[in-house]
Amino acid sequence: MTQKVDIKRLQISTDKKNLVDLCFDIDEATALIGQSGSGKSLTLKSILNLLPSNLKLDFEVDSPFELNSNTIGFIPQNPFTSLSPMTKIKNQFFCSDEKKEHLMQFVGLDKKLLERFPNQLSGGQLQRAVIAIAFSNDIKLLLLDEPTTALDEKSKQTILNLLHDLQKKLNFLTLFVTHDINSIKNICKNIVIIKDGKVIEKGDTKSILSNPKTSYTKELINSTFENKEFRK
Ligand SMILES: Nc1ncnc2c1ncn2[C@@H]1O[C@H](COP(=O)(O)OP(=O)(O)OP(=O)(O)O)[C@@H](O)[C@H]1O
Repeated sequence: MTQKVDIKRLQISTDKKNLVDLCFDIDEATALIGQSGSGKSLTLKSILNLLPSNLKLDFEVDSPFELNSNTIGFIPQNPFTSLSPMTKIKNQFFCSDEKKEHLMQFVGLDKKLLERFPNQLSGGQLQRAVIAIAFSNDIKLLLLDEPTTALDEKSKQTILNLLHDLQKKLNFLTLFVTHDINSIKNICKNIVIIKDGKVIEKGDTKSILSNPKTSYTKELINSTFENKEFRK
């Protein structure tokens, strides 16, 4: 497994106030969890170097690889808007035809779908294609921004199972951003809970779920997750 990415300081501010001030590791698969407005998207945008220009970033990171578009794959929330609508799926990859076909097979899609335009795929198929495209490069880090929110329950499970499978077969780190603890319990080994741009709790998934330290974490767990298997 690739060594961890150690985010020593990630501070985002406007000229009037601090929005985010975090310190955490991306170790194997890590979930970043918080309610709306807690700073999840801004954190991802900082790592992707896509922060809006009105915001100031102070970022200190210790990473075993350079963080750039060749090493990072990004899966956004909505597969319907994340691909170019007028471009066939096959032309949205950045790799050889042979690798495209291999990646499509890897995510469980028929290679014939390479010839289609995005609007000719279902939501679940499209998100699988987006994941395949993210692996065009030999990525070291996969960032996921609520990747199942726009999908129905069955497609959601397919995508979560696929991610679990990919982690077992390929060597990459994962940062999974969500407000839904339930969706990451089988995928992420670690959880970082954030509130108002600050880490309020972090640790391994099992202990956070079985023994949450703050009422905010308890609320997040209770709102999304019947975690009977962790509550003895
Ligand atoms: N460009 C910006 N300028 C000023 N403030 C911003 C900007 N973008 C986001 N914010 C503020 O920063 C805070 C964190 O926003 P962010 O989008 O990271 O939240 P989030 O946790 O991703 O929320 P959600 O789950 O609703 O997407 C919010 O208070 C938001 O209003």
